[in-house]
Amino acid sequence: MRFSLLLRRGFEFGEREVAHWFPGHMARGLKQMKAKLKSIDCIVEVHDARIPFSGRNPIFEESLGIKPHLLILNKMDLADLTQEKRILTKLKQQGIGNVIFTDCARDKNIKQVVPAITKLIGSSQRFQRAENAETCIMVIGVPNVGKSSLINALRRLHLRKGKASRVGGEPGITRAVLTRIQVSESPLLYLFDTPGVLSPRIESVETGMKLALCGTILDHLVGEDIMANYLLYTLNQQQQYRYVEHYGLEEPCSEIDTLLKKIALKLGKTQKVKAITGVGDVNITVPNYSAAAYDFIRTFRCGQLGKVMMD
Ligand SMILES: Nc1nc2c(ncn2[C@@H]2O[C@H](COP(=O)(O)OP(=O)(O)OP(=O)(O)O)[C@@H](O)[C@H]2O)c(=O)[nH]1
Repeated sequence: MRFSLLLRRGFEFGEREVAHWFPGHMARGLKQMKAKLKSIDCIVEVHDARIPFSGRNPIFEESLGIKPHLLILNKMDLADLTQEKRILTKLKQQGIGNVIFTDCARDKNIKQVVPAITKLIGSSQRFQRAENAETCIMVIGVPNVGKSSLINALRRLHLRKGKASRVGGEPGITRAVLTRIQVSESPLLYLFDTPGVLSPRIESVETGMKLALCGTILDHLVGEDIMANYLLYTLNQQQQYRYVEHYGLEEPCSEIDTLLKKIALKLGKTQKVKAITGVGDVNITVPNYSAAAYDFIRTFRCGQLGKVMMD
């Protein structure tokens, strides 16, 4: 594709506050998890592969980090993994050596999970649980990263069983109190599903924006307009121009209003508004920017605008 695009130097976040981006039940989750820790042999942390470093909760490491730990970077189908080596090296430097990329929607790499858990537990001391034949794991992570989908994928694979955990497109679906679910017969493996929901760590507005684009924070709390703007900025920075083809544009653009106007017109998302003029009121048709922003974000989340790596 040949074109001239003026890339933005940086992204202007304005005076945004990130403190209120989580529902209250998440703060309670950690307390319940800590109470269950005694009966857990291994912690399986699920996170979004597009943000391997952003948004994971550090309190988790401080409070639950004494147990063997496996990091599942899920939604690999949506992530640009050409930099996999860099990611693994950096995670290792942070002390995270056990990492598996998965796609729970298509059962990719799910086979590696139980053997990795067994190996991890085998090489660790099982403090109070040495006499127990069964293994208990806890699946944790920030909202909407695919914890329930992982549990269901494990059950499909090892038990040929259907869904035990509800899967949802919005963050915060899994709220029920701790449930014990069998995931494998041999080795005998159980897991605790909820309340493994942790509030993500948002150290900056930019991290918040990444988390929101990955569907971890409810859109309306952040604002779809700025999310769409940040998405365009990210896609352009990464030279990921699938949106041009998807929306039938002539070339990439760096201005969000220009893009949203084109999307709105393309999709027929317009609205009539009354304009007061010197000669009386007239109805004019204007692009529905919100509807266009919503479509842009949703299309990105389905993977139709290409794979990205936001960290
Ligand atoms: N593309 C893709 N989508 C996935 C994958 N895994 C899960 N999803 C989708 O991501 C959304 C969230 O999945 P859940 O399994 O409900 O996530 P969760 O972490 O249990 O969510 P909470 O209950 O909110 O904490 C759903 O729409 C799933 O279909 C994956 O590997 N790839």
